[in-house]
Amino acid sequence: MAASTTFRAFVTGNAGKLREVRQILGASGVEVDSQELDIPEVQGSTREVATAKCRRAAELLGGPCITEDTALCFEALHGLPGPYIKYFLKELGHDGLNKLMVGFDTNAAWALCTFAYSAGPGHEPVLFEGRTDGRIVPARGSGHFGWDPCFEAENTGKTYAEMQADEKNKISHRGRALVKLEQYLRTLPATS
Ligand SMILES: O=c1nc[nH]c2c1ncn2[C@H]1C[C@H](O)[C@@H](COP(=O)(O)OP(=O)(O)OP(=O)(O)O)O1
Ligand SMILES: [Mg+2]
Repeated sequence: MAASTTFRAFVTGNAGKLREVRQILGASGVEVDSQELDIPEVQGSTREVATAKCRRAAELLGGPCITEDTALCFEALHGLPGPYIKYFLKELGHDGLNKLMVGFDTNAAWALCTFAYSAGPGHEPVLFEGRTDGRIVPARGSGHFGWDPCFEAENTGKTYAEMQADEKNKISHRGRALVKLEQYLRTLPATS
């Protein structure tokens, strides 16, 4: 382990998120311990959903923690499904997500990642957002992470699922949010 390595608690039940966070933060000496907690997700804006989840995670853990919420927003639907994409994906699949836009004149979409950091119970979470624009397309590619096969990132001609890990991480909503989170973590004592 590098002398500069610091450990942070990342609360998530999603293996794909954890893998990418480790790939991205590992390069800068931040390692995350994953904690899986059953936290109810409230309804509201992406910021409200992210804040409530992180606040609750810090209470359950009794200490500092990081959480992350991912939204997939369709322009035709004024930003929906947004933070509710998990349930839309589960019920409709990739094909159904495409069908949602039938009758609209745009398939533009954006992926929005919101990391939240709380210094512990009672400490208001600080949010770090990253956004990648693109469009919803019929599934392509071999990746198996969530809606990766049906999100084509702008100016790449590729879906996330057609990209190598480092290619996705460089331009992804998660990668962009993590640049900001990582800068913030640098300002904290190593064990916070
Ligand atoms: O880069 C991504 N590429 C493709 N799909 C993705 C990505 N990132 C999240 N996803 C999926 C997972 C879930 O279906 C939904 C977000 O829901 P979200 O509540 O944030 O995630 P989750 O419940 O799986 O994990 P957690 O325990 O951290 O809340 O979008
Ligand atoms: Mg969740």
